[in-house]
Amino acid sequence: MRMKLNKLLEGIQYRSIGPFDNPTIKSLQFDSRKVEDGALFVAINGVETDGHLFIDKAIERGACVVLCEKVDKPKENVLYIQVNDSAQVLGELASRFYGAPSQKLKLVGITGTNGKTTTVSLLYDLFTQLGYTVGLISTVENKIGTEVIPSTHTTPDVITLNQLLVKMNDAGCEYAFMEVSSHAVDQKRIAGIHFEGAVFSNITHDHLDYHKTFKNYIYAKKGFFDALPKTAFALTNLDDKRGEVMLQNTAAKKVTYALRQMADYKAKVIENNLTGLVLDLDGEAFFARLVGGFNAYNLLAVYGTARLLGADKLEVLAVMSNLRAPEGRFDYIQNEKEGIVGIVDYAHTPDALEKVLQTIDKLRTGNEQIITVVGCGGDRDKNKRPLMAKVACDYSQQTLLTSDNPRTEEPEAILLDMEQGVPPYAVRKTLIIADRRQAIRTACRLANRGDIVLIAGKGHEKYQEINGVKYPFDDKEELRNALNE
Ligand SMILES: CC(=O)N[C@H]1[C@@H](OP(=O)(O)OP(=O)(O)OC[C@H]2O[C@@H](n3ccc(=O)[nH]c3=O)[C@H](O)[C@@H]2O)O[C@H](CO)[C@@H](O)[C@@H]1O[C@H](C)C(=O)N[C@@H](C)C(=O)N[C@H](CCC(=O)O)C(=O)O
Ligand SMILES: Nc1ncnc2c1ncn2[C@@H]1O[C@H](COP(=O)(O)OP(=O)(O)OP(=O)(O)O)[C@@H](O)[C@H]1O
Ligand SMILES: N[C@H](CCC[C@H](N)C(=O)O)C(=O)O
Ligand SMILES: [Mg+2]
Repeated sequence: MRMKLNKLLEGIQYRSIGPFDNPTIKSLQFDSRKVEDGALFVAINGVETDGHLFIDKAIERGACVVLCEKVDKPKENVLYIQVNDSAQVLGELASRFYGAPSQKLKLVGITGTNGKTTTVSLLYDLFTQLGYTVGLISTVENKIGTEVIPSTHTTPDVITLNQLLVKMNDAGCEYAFMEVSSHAVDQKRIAGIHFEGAVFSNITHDHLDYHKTFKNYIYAKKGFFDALPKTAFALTNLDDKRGEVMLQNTAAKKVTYALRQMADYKAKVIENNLTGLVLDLDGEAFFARLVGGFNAYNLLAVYGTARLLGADKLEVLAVMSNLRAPEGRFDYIQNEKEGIVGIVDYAHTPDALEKVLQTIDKLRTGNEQIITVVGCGGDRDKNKRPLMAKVACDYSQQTLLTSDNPRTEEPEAILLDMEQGVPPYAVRKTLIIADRRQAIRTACRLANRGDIVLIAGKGHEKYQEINGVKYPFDDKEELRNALNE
């Protein structure tokens, strides 16, 4: 792919400094370390550092144009394109450079604290089984039809995103479903992307390390809806306190779903057990293999999206009935011999943990114990640590606080933060074991016939990240081994 600079900049407000000899741009790049000859380098002021500091490095590596917000000491013979918001402009240029791939398929984005991966992967499976070629962009994996591409972020940077969409176009994808994280909205990773629809699941405590206040976090998510075109639909969960706020300033068609009040798409939970959910969904009796009342919301979001995309009601319900949750979401292992149930779940927020523990609590029929193993990630929201510990203690007969991905933090320091949330009455039933493998083993040793062991926080992850190194670690495998010991 290549494009003349004047064509790339059509409609963009800018000031040029240096010789405008209209070069051919061979690539777009925002990381100086990856610049190749003929690239247009975009300097972005980031969270850790400022891309403007690496302009000279990018030029040394062959960048022929620099797009930036400020030009301190322009070099002779270098062309600088000065704009107000380089991340936003990068998004617009990326779309143009890659041939507007988001406009060549129907792309729906899901935002919300919890339920994004579940919803997009259900939508991917649903539309695939309805006979379409589908794309998926998610925390767990990206998919181009059936080809799997590992994912590094919940929402990739805008260049990677456009490249994935081009692959989807080439593979003949008619639909694509993607997660839109609040970081991505804030950092303009979706700038210039055309959405057919947007879905809001919920907003509860998370990521305050990044957004600082809950209000900023809400506004980041709302930014996704504010930018939608009027041809799009905006589907929101009315039962969430902030569901309506998301739609306030959108030009898109406003559509709602709810369990607890009137909405365009409505459902009622009739039964909720370990085999699944029985719902009244849009007036039809419906059985789903997904466990947990919170999944009724994910199913409603899937159903509403499918209907808004024009799929037939009964066909949708028939396929949805056979869908399963993605890996690491209420994944359970039954140890028949000992009669113990082990559950692995990606709950890594106070709300998700509470929803999963409420679900497990409802499944108890007698004196079974709930034994929870949980940790919190390092270099992430510290405020959620005591809250998660408290939720774990409130619902469990035994709690084992342990490490998640410590990243660059000391595991003991993270555990100290968590301990602040252990209520006085729960101190005696709480163990602190920093080694996650040992914590899982201990939990299984403590379990008696009928007990339920929950391993929360890492779900599908196949590693534990410690000081920049990802060591192989799989909760499900660890749990299976521990249960069989
Ligand atoms: C805090 C955060 O979100 N950071 C993301 C952000 O980095 P940044 O722009 O702030 O980068 P920076 O290090 O400050 O550098 C600023 C600029 O200088 C450039 N640079 C830097 C060094 C250099 O030598 N040369 C150079 O040109 C960088 O390329 C960048 O353009 O933009 C990068 C490119 O898109 C991301 O890879 C990076 O994700 C980091 C690795 C990360 O861990 N992000 C997590 C928190 C995240 O994004 N999570 C969300 C939500 C998860 C969920 O709830 O599901 C996600 O979407 O995954
Ligand atoms: N609608 C929901 N409401 C509350 N909790 C949910 C909901 N759906 C799933 N969960 C819980 O949240 C966990 C994470 O779910 P999921 O991976 O679908 O969310 P996500 O929004 O993609 O998370 P991430 O921000 O990490 O990408 C699940 O394992 C489950 O415990
Ligand atoms: N997408 C989430 C993942 C958290 C998963 C948990 N295992 C952790 O490492 O904190 C985040 O970036 O906050
Ligand atoms: Mg996700």
